[in-house]
Amino acid sequence: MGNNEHGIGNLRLFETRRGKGRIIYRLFAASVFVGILLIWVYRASHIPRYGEEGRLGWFGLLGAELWFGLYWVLTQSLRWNRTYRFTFKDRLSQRYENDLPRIDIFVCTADPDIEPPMMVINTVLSVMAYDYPPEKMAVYLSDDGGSYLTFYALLEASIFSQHWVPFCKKFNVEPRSPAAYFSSDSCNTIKDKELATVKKLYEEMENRITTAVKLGGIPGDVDLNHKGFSQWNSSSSRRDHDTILQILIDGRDPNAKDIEGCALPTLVYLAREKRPQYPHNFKAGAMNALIRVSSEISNGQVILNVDCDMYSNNSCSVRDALCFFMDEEKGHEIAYVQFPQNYENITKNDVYSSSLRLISEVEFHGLDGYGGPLYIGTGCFHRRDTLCGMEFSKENRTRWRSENDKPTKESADELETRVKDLASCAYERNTQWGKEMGLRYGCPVEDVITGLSIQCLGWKSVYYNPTRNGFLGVASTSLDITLLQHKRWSEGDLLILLSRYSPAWYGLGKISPGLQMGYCTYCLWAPNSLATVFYSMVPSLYLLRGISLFPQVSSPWFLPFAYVLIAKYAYSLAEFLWSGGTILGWWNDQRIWLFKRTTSYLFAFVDAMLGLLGYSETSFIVTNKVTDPDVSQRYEQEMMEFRTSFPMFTILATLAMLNLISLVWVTKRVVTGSGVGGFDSMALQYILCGVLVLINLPLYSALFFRNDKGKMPSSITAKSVFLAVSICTCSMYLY
Ligand SMILES: O=c1ccn([C@@H]2O[C@H](COP(=O)(O)OP(=O)(O)O[C@H]3O[C@H](CO)[C@@H](O)[C@H](O)[C@H]3O)[C@@H](O)[C@H]2O)c(=O)[nH]1
Ligand SMILES: [Mn+2]
Repeated sequence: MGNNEHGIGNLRLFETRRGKGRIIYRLFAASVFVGILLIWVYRASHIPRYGEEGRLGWFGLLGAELWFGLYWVLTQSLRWNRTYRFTFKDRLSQRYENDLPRIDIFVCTADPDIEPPMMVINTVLSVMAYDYPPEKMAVYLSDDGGSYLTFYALLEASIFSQHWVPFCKKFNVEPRSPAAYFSSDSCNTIKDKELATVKKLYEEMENRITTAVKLGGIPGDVDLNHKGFSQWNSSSSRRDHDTILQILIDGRDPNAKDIEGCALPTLVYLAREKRPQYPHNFKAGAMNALIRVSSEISNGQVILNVDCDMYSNNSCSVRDALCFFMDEEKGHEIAYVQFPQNYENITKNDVYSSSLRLISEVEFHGLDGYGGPLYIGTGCFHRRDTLCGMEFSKENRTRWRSENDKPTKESADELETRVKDLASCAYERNTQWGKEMGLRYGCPVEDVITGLSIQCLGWKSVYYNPTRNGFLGVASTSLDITLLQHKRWSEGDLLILLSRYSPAWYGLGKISPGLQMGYCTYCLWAPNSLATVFYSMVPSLYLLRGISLFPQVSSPWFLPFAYVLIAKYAYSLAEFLWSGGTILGWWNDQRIWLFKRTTSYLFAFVDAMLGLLGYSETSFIVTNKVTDPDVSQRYEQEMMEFRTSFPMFTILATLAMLNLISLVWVTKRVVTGSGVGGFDSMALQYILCGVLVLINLPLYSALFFRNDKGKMPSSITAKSVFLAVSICTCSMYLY
């Protein structure tokens, strides 16, 4: 336990503990590394002579094993030095309750069809109800969808918040997203007529909003009275409209009170200007507009950023984050506090491995030991100054202010008109926005590159993973969406490695070597695909031809292979179980590991290369957060969803078929005694092929046995069978 406490009066606001069992882990890792070295030695010293069979495959395996070994070394940085943080919120209130800084909360949404307005306002309501002085909070909704339905929903939410916020505070409700709360069990513990009232109000609001969404227009005349609606005209469209800025609740207004007469947080709607001829830079552009607009309205010193599906699940998170920033000893070094991304809709065995369990329970704790986690876009508290590009300096300590330092006497209308310009397309021309200021442009993972550039300016970050999750989002519920999302991430991360901000070169001397390695594990996701595709294909094809690429079982060289594989996978299972997963969940995770590497990462790699050559542009495909009822039912039953003729599925199915053909063919020959060049020398290859078939089982059932709508489309079945048979035949007879 860190002994950081220097007696009463100077107690730290947070505590840092090192992970347990580090020595044992390091010894274990060293032994695995010895095994890896021996594998390399074996590969290098047993290369088939020129003209001998298998020479080409051998070189390929040498390359793949060098890659996997080196990559494994990189991943050690995520495990070597795990660090855990704990906060003391009572000390924070004792010392600073009256001087708490202002905080601005940014919620981003981009598309009312795949991010339903009801979901968006639930997130907004959850953050409005934080346990924090409301007069020091401002919530901003950035709507890149420029949708008046979303605006209408927010307007409704602003009215409902007058009931919801005091209700939450009175009954200490958790979580504070109304939808999540009303469907949780904790809701039944309050037997009060206030619950019934607020629930009824919520349902009425939900009804009005969903009807409006269904009709594609706002019903009745009631709210059309609001001046905000006048900003939409017949010529505005999602990609082409003027800035729409509405202060729905003005914290300065003495009449902006909840039903108990207490103040409400400021609430602002912003749809920044969009014009077809101006690149809008996706979420990064939206965030930068928000940073500027909010600086004139509330200018909170701390900024929390959440995606529209990530509601606050813990009303104390703001105070938790401030325990880091306001800590007298270390606080001045910390640029951002990142919470894990957790999800509310994860099934028991997590078929798509969308919980990112190892990342949040292991890897980010590892990064925290070396200077802090990546910024991952949501559930992250920033210092405003660092987001705007301020460099770290020891002398420069933030003076936390509890008042708005830019108080203005303007009316909300005047303020809106004046500030609107900050969200216009032309504003950023010839400025440092997107380069040295704000979130960085030109990268599909604007978050990671921005976090890295902040850390390179000398700042630290902190990973805070409390027992009660700080934020809960919506995990994707079908395979294509998962693979697409990972394509964006891995492509973006690779582009960072190759960019000016490369953690490998630019980061040299700016961030710790451990953190450089940590970043590289993510940046190298995409190139991982090459070694994986090779390994999951070539040994099986050689097996088919009866050519051995691995040591015989009776040879001593077999031992390092066996040790590394068993040790690595046994450890990975143990780690998964410690992190709260199930055995089947681990198995599913291995499958998704393979699927991502052979498709998402491969596509990402190719696209990144094409991009460098100037053939493709960065894009940001927003993740769909709506699920059809029948898809959702299969998701609950943990059945993989194929359904569409998604190009990545062809690769998955072809690889699966190829391994199945090899396995069946070879098994048949072994059984009929027609020999495959001595089983002793083929054992490892046979096992590898067998494991690949086992892990692909859900694919075979989707290809051939399933009858539901989630099965593989027959076009893909036909294509993949044809491809696999052709590849097998060619490799057997032609080469
Ligand atoms: O042009 C855009 C595109 C997206 N978004 C918002 O960005 C957020 C993230 O988009 P989503 O499609 O949900 O992507 P994810 O892959 O789930 O997001 C993760 O990865 C992204 C980077 O790839 C980060 O921006 C996110 O914060 C992080 O949660 C959502 O709230 C969107 O509404 C915008 O505001 N404008
Ligand atoms: Mn998302």
